[in-house]
Amino acid sequence: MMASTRSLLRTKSLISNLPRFSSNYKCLDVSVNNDNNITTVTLKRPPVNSLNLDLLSEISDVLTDLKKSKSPGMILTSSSDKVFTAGLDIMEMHKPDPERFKQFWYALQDVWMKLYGSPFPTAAAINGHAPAGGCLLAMCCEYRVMVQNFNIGLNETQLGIVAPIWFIKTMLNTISIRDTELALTTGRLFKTDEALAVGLIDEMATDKADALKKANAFFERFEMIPPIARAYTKDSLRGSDIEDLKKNREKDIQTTLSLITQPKVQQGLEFYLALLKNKKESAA
Ligand SMILES: CCCCCCCCCCC/C=C/C(=O)SCCNC(=O)CCNC(=O)[C@H](O)C(C)(C)COP(=O)(O)OP(=O)(O)OC[C@H]1O[C@@H](n2cnc3c(N)ncnc32)[C@H](O)[C@@H]1OP(=O)(O)O
Repeated sequence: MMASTRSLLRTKSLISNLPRFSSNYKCLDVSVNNDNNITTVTLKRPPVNSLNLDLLSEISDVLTDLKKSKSPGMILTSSSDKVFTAGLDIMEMHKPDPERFKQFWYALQDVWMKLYGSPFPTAAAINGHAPAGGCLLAMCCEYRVMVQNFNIGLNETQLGIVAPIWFIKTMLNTISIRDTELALTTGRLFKTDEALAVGLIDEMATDKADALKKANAFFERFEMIPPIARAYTKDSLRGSDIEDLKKNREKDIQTTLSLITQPKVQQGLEFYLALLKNKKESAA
């Protein structure tokens, strides 16, 4: 195809598919890059972008909008200069109200299914720490660029909890079985350079601007690839994991609720919360 025809087709598809985003997001900034029509979704829930029901619901909504508008791609990043996201909001798991917890877990499942299974390409510009649920969101994306000197990993065992099977499958889709087992059983948080060495991230960046530049460059790889062929291929690789959760969704919610409310697990969470608070006090 001639370059001029390609650019005309691209411009036409940009005009007809311009995504329309709700301006009502409280915990997200959503912007579309005029040069390539890639949407950047910025997590904005200070202080640490912990994933509570509100934030998860907004992420779920934006993913629906992007799919409907046939977006050519999305970058996920953070407004904080040191935390991508601190993972699930521990307050949603500490002494939870059962009905609220079910909604929270359902929203998390929704986000995972939509992000891991999105037909459009996705990249994470990880500009801060990404423990547990933060690592999960990053691994759901197809490409990860991470700013140096931060931590990423599924550290759930450090909190006395267990990463659900669909978290584990997401890591298995990213790094080797051996590295996944070692990382999960020890609750390992990888420094940026260690994450690169093991393949948990794809590129390192010096700062957020560099991470966004590299993440944007990732989408150039798809300029000559028909989106339908891309989407089917991704579905062939990831679809069965998503089907497994769809089939077991209710059971997953019930099991998680009954495990999280066990007194030993609650004690573990309390202890971990106290450690987080003490860290601040001893630093002051
Ligand atoms: C056999 C048992 C089976 C149990 C099965 C249950 C299955 C459930 C599975 C659940 C899977 C869970 C996934 C998760 O994501 S759990 C969350 C894990 N997250 C973490 O471990 C990160 C904790 N946070 C940190 O390490 C640091 O905060 C961080 C490095 C991210 C940033 O450090 P910084 O110094 O910048 O900030 P502070 O530590 O001072 O934090 C600022 C305030 O934010 C609060 N905070 C931090 N993280 C969280 C969080 N995840 N949820 C809620 N609140 C959080 C922190 O306490 C500070 O609050 P205050 O300002 O009030 O002191």
